[in-house]
Formats: sequence, structure tokens, C-alpha cells
Amino acid sequence: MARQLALFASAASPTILVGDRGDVTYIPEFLDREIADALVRELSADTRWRADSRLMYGKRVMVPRETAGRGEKMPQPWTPTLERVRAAVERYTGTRYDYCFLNRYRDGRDAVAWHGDRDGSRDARLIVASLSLGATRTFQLRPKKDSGLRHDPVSVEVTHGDLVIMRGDTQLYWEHRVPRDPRSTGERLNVTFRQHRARDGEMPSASELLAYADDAIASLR
Ligand SMILES: O=C(O)CCC(=O)C(=O)O
Ligand SMILES: [Fe+2]
Repeated sequence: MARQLALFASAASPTILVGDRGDVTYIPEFLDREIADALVRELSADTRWRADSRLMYGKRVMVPRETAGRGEKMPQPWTPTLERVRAAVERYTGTRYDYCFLNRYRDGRDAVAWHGDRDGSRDARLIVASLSLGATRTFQLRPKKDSGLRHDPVSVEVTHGDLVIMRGDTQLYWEHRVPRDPRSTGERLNVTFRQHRARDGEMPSASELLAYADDAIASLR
């Protein structure tokens, strides 16, 4: 029971990052350090990381980070701590999650370029709960060009155990990224808890699985 409570180290102090045509909340230290450490150990032990490459203007270039999927209908199952953390995120957000995507940023040269999750999908409103582990990096949000919104980019330093929750219209009107950071030398893991299409429980399409990597190539230009 003590460990259960410790999951919510400082979940009482969330910050609203986006409140206009979108809903993004930042919860620093959502995970107690001990749990976050255990999660890194488990994920590092057996996750089969993929190095994706994309064809860009006739050239094959590597996506600047490694990816994996765990959970239902994914290449690998949940780990015990990942299940516990999922349950905590479910309680906190009042939503169920079926699977997660994982990103591994080996150092500050790895990144994810501006994108909206589930771009072009009719389920753009499904919640995405994004957990940071390891090295501190900058997570940024800005309105999409066609959103009609005028707003400076929002930046937050996300670190070990922090949670970012994107809800509502966020993916329709806003995009997000983790830019390259030459000063950052450590490894960062990111876990995004997600739902399959709520309507029919069908697996995300191959293009959807890759969609979140789509613009990553832009960061290589
Ligand atoms: O690493 C992060 O914090 C963001 C990852 C992301 O945007 C994604 O996987 O869609
Ligand atoms: Fe994303």
C-alpha cells in the first residue's frame, strides 16, 4: 500500500500547458524515483528497440531515436512495473490504456520533430499520457499552422518520472516535439500510454504506427 501511494509523489501540483482548443497537463514527479528507476531497469532489460529508417527524397535516413511497442496487440507484453504504472496513470486520468509506444533517445542528438499524434485519424481525440524517464529534455508544444491559433511555443523541461497528459482537441490544433539538445548527454526513455480505436478495438494501422515518426526526418535536414 505504501508503494501504491508513493506512485503519486507530487501529483497534486499539475500545471496546465495548453488550455485553448486542447488540454495539456504537466505533472512533475508523477512517479516516485524508486518506481521510475525500477521501470527503467525493466524496460532496459528486454525491450526490443527498433531503429526505423525512412525514404526521404530518394535517400534512406534513420529516424533519430529508437522505438518499441508494448502491451495488448504489441510485439512485447507489459512488464510488471509498467503494469503498475499504467494502473496509476489510469486512475489519475480516469481512462484505460491498451498499449504504449516507447521512444529511446540515446543522447541529445536524438529527437522527435514537430507532429500531432494520430494525425489524419478519426480518433485524434483519444488521450495520450506521456511519461518521461532518465535524462532531462525539453518538450514543446505549438499551434498547428492551420489551427487559426496564435500562441508562442510552450516549453517544459521533462525529467525522470514526469507525466504529460494530452486530451481533447490537442492533437487537432497543436503539435509537439522534443528538439535536439547538444548539451544533453544522457539517455532518455519516453512511454506514451495509448488506446486502440475505442470503437472496435482494432489494431492501429501500420501507417498509424509509423505516423508519429513521420516528421522526425525533418530534424535531420
Ligand atoms: O518523447 C516524448 O516526450 C514525445 C514522444 C512523442 O511525441 C510520440 O511518441 O508521439
Ligand atoms: Fe507525439
